[in-house]
Amino acid sequence: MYHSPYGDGGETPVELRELQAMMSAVADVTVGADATATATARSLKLGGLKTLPIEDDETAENICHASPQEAEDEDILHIPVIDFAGFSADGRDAVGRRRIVTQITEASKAWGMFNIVNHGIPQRLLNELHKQAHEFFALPLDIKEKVNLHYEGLSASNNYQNHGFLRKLQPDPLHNSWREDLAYFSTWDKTKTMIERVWMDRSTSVVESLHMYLKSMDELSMNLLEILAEGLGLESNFFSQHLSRQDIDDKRYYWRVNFYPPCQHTEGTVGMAAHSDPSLLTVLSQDEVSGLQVMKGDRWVDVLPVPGALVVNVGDLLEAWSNGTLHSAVHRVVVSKSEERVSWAFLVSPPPSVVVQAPEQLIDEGHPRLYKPFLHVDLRIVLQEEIIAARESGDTRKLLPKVIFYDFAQLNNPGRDGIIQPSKTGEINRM
Ligand SMILES: O=C(O)CCC(=O)C(=O)O
Ligand SMILES: [Fe+2]
Repeated sequence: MYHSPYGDGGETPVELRELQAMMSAVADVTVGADATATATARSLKLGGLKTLPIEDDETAENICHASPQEAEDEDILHIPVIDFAGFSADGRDAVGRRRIVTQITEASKAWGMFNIVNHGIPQRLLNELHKQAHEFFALPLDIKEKVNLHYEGLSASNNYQNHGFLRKLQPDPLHNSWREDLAYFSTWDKTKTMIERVWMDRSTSVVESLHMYLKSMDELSMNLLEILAEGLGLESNFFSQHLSRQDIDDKRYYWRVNFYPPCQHTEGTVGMAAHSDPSLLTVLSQDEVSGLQVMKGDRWVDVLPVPGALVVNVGDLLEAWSNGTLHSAVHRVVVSKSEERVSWAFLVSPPPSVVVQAPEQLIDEGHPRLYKPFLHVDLRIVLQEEIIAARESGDTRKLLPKVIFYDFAQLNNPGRDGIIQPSKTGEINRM
């Protein structure tokens, strides 16, 4: 079983296969871009790649392993901190809502990442989750691996994993990740079963806090998607309609808790290699230990912990869906010599059968269509395939999801026909 560090996939091979049958029902979406628009799109997109120089091996290598670039004192950059206090989902406080819509949209364009404070998720709950994460990662390996028992044969998600260092295995040269994580993509009943298996008679409080966490994150992320749709001038449910407001018990959530032990050999080591998230959005609760960095222009900027804040970042899907208006943040985690670090990531993704197609409102002469419409499931499949291929060939550049994403989604990519050609079942079986 292979796991990418990027929050990829989550669908099982079987589920993917089942989805192929559904695909034909939506396979009649056309691209609809002329050659001129295509050429412009390519140059725009390549322009946009300035922050992610994939052509140059050495630079790509630096993205993964360079130590953080120190900012000049007078020139320290910070991601925006946005106060959510005036937000009302029902539009009662129209002025407060407008301010938040503007600030979040601007931050998502400029940074693809921002902090929110006064988001309504109790600090007590977040503290409890962080404490439980530390307790989990302190458990003996064989107990932690009980997470995996039930899910043998699944792909990237639904597992506990360490990246080799715990067992003194050969370090994974592609990730060089100094990290353990527990990544889950599942329905609540399966999640609960997993918790009961691992925590046994101490599971009640974990079940409670995780249930509350998923519920709160679900609501918050729906609100964020509505805010962003509004900020883009779209119907507020443009994105959120694809993520139904059904009961938590019937939904599948993708969350990941990351644990970064202290690392003496920080040189050439990262906790999590540079990547963008292939989600719509990710909501992250980091603890008070720093380590997260986001790429702004050509430099890494520390995302320092802000008390009570949640970090939100735009993922690749939202970049494509917004025709490149919103920016999917490239980020990474550097390691600490002395402190343990924990983060909880909640990745928001639409169902696999959703077609990601930028709306006409975001396309005009100055802003031609940049991406082919594609099925979410196809991007997932391609990510898995490319990551496996990169691993086999030793080409670490391919591990950057944005690179894969551009390769997959850009309009004039000669290698792929967008959503029209779902991958073959045989290829899916390779996972
Ligand atoms: O640990 C962090 O701060 C970032 C984690 C992350 O980027 C992820 O889980 O995708
Ligand atoms: Fe991430």
